[in-house]
Amino acid sequence: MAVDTFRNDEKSTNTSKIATLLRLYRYMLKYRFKIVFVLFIMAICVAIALVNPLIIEEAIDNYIKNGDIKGLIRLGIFAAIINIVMVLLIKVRMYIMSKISNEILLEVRQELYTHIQKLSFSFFDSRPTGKVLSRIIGDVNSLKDVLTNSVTTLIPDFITVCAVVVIMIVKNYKLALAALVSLPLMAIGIYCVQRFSHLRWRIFRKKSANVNAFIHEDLSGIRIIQSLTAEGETTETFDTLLHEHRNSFISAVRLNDSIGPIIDLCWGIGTASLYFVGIKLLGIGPGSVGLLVAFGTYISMFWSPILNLSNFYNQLITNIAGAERIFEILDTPPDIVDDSNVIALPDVKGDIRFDHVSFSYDEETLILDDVNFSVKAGETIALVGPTGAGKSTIVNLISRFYDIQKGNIYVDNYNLKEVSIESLRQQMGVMTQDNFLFSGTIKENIRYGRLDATDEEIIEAAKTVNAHDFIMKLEKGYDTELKERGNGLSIGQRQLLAFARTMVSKPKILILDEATSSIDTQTELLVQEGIEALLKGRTSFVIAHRLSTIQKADRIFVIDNGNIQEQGSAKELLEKKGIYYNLHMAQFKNI
Ligand SMILES: Nc1ncnc2c1ncn2[C@@H]1O[C@H](COP(=O)(O)OP(=O)(O)OP(=O)(O)O)[C@@H](O)[C@H]1O
Repeated sequence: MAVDTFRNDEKSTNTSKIATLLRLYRYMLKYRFKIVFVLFIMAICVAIALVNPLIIEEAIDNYIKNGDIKGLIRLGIFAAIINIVMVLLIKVRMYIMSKISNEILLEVRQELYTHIQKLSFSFFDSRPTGKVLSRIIGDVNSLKDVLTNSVTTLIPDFITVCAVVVIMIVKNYKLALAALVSLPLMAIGIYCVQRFSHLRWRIFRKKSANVNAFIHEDLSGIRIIQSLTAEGETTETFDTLLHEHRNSFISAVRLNDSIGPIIDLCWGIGTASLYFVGIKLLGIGPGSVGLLVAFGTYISMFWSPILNLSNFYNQLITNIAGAERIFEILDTPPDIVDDSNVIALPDVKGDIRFDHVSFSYDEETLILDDVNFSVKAGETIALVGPTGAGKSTIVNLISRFYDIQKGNIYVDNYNLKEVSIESLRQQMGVMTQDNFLFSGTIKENIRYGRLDATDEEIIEAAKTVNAHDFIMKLEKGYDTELKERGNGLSIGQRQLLAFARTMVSKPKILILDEATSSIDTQTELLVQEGIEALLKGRTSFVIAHRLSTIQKADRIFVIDNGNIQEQGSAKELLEKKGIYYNLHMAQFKNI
């Protein structure tokens, strides 16, 4: 299965455009009263617009013909007033609609964000962050015009078109038929264009997502890129992606742009046909020139909304791809969910048991094969083994970041599947090498561990892990604002803050996955004391490649080939002269 990266396009799911549209329109239901008000305003505007040609006809065929200047002025004042009202009403309509569509975008974006937060690790494993971002930002934005124009264009223009046709037929059905003779041509033209246009816009959205994914990955790794002086390669890749993006846009737009000329052509044919039929065939003369002028205006009033409708249709097929991508994420169920009858995990002591656990990420390659072990509350277990052996996988399963295919995992005899995920994770502290810090103050970052922690508890936690001293040396101490990801602090300092964050959460079960690997020896000595305090009274799993950091573990599990190959204290394992002994010798012979 191809891995989703910025190099390849996302897969599309085939959903019906109508169903997507209806689902989108469901968000409008909440605003139905405001929308009805907007439609009422628009009906007044349409009525005024429809009256205008009648005023012109009246002015020419009646007042001008009979030389009634006073009547003409009265008619002019009336026309001016109703048209000013129309302009004001259009402003009100635009304001209300833009408010409604912005509120809907907010709602969709919130829904999407909340849903994404619930999605499991496997969702994020399978797609780049940039592509997810592109859905939350770009795709949601693309809905704005569809929502607004559905009310301001679709409904009123459709009504206008119908009303104009009725008026024309009532006034003179022969002229009406002549004016509308080119309609079938238009229908065929638009049908042909839309068939391909939607596909092309879909491709465009995917290419945009690729560009986003690349930019996100590139900026996240900018330090590595610069240190490897790989700017040239990344610029080249970026150029390629930009070209693909541009070409997909041009290809889609070129097709869309052909709709305008089709409408213009039909409009021209209709107008020519109207005058030809009116003057040549029906012999309309100077006596009823007003009728012909009114028809000329009606024909504009017919084709102009048709042009709007076709633009709207264009917009719809352009942006419906965005809606599809949003709903696809909303319809992705989280893999890891609570069963219906779960209970909240009560405060645990911290016993852990793996009972015949087998696990695979992709249902094909078995990563853990029938793993069995029991850990007593308060024990510190070190996991060692070659890279890719499955150490992180084991600890991820304890937090239930993935579900196992076979066997059971118990915490204090509670099967993980029978307790709520939230209550489980609340009692766990997980620290990885990537100790992500958020924008905000140091205090806020530590409090992330437990939102109701007091300032005193935060300081206490920082003191325990030896972070307090360096924090106090910063200009604003605990109120120092951190940059994104904690940039501006040393790696060791970031890890100390992450330790404090975990400390404040008072977890019953602690997982340190490579947590100390990038701390230099001096800092490591500093945090060692803190870590020991952190481990005290807690069941802990420590993964560290450097064997020196795990000597104090109660037991060491040597993981290899999907299972625990050896276990015991460091001393026992050395005496055994097995895998651990070899790992130990390999590391220490160079020292
Ligand atoms: N999210 C994932 N999706 C698919 N396969 C994965 C995923 N994470 C890890 N693997 C695979 O599972 C195996 C075990 O990985 P794991 O991260 O548990 O190893 P590890 O022992 O912790 O390695 P290291 O010491 O290098 O961190 C590896 O073959 C790895 O490629």
